[in-house]
Amino acid sequence: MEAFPSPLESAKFIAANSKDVSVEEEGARRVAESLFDKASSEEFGLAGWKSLHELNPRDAGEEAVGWVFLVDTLNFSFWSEREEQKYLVKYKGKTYSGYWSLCAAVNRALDDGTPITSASYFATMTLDQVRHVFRSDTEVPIPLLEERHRVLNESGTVLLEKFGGSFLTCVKMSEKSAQKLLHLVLENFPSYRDEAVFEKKKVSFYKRAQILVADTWSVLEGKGDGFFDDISSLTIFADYRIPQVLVHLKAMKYSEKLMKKLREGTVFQSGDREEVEIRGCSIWCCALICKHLLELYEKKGQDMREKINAVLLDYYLWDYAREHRAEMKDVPFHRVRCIYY
Ligand SMILES: Nc1nc2c(c(CN[C@H]3C=C[C@H](O)[C@@H]3O)cn2[C@@H]2O[C@H](COP(=O)(O)O)[C@@H](O)[C@H]2O)c(=O)[nH]1
Repeated sequence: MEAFPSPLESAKFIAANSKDVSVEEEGARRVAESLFDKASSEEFGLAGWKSLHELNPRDAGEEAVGWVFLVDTLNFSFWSEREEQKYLVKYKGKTYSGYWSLCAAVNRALDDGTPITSASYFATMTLDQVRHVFRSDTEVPIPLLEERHRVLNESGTVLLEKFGGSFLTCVKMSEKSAQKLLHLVLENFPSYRDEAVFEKKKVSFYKRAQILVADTWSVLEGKGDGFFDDISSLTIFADYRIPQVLVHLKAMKYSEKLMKKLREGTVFQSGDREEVEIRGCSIWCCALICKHLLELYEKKGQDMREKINAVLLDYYLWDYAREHRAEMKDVPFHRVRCIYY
């Protein structure tokens, strides 16, 4: 079996053999057409990572890269069993939910003088210290607290032992290749190995590893050590929001049987056939949307390969899902408790 299968190849194989999830070619084409004008706007571009999100770092130095590594090490499983009982974090007068509650808790700790982004700190954090840093402003604690403690200690220890405590050192070793950085992360940080077996084949999604490379590219503003010439080789990040928005936009479809399970709030296990099909088809569907978008621009004589890639499409769709929560309430998201997304 391949050491690290390609997420794009995996997605193609899963989509070709999927039973309960289908990629709707016509729907993908329509989504590409609807994004045509947006794709060349500011909000679709790399600068949006900072300008649209007040909790993301403003600067592009070693500290900011360390912030990205810490956050993406913990960037998983924020969904709550009951919508009205959620983990929430108040920060600078605003209340944050989901992924943004993680960022708010990290920034709250830094403001309190806790060096949470420093490897020598999180490598040896105790469970109680993790509980305190990520404390909730509701009765609902952050999901998977013990797992977060474990991955923090594990990742911090590796960062200290192999990269002098600095993720920027790891980035520099990738010599401006997104794929090399992806493989350095997979080889050294076990919690990022987001894989499954489908039809007896090892497949991969590498959601947190790929978003770590993407967020590193974004925080470095695509310049200097973050000037990845192969950034468009990354796929979208198979979380639990992108599938929801793709079904909402009719670019992807679930069987009635699967829809029923999702509506009942079934909790799947990481690696279950339905979960693998949802995640693999999402990656493949977005690869098609990117392809159609580039073709539409090509027909107009514009080569947009520098401006349109799966990373920017993902960021756009993820933000869209956040902003259209109400319209999307009839499309359930799939529930898995795991450290991968
Ligand atoms: N595919 C994809 N999944 C993403 C992100 C992000 C955060 N990135 C933002 C930060 C800077 C950029 O500008 C991005 O806007 C978090 N997640 C995943 O979503 C889920 C949380 O969802 P909710 O419960 O609604 O907050 C959870 O699985 C988390 O891992 C993304 O970008 N793409």
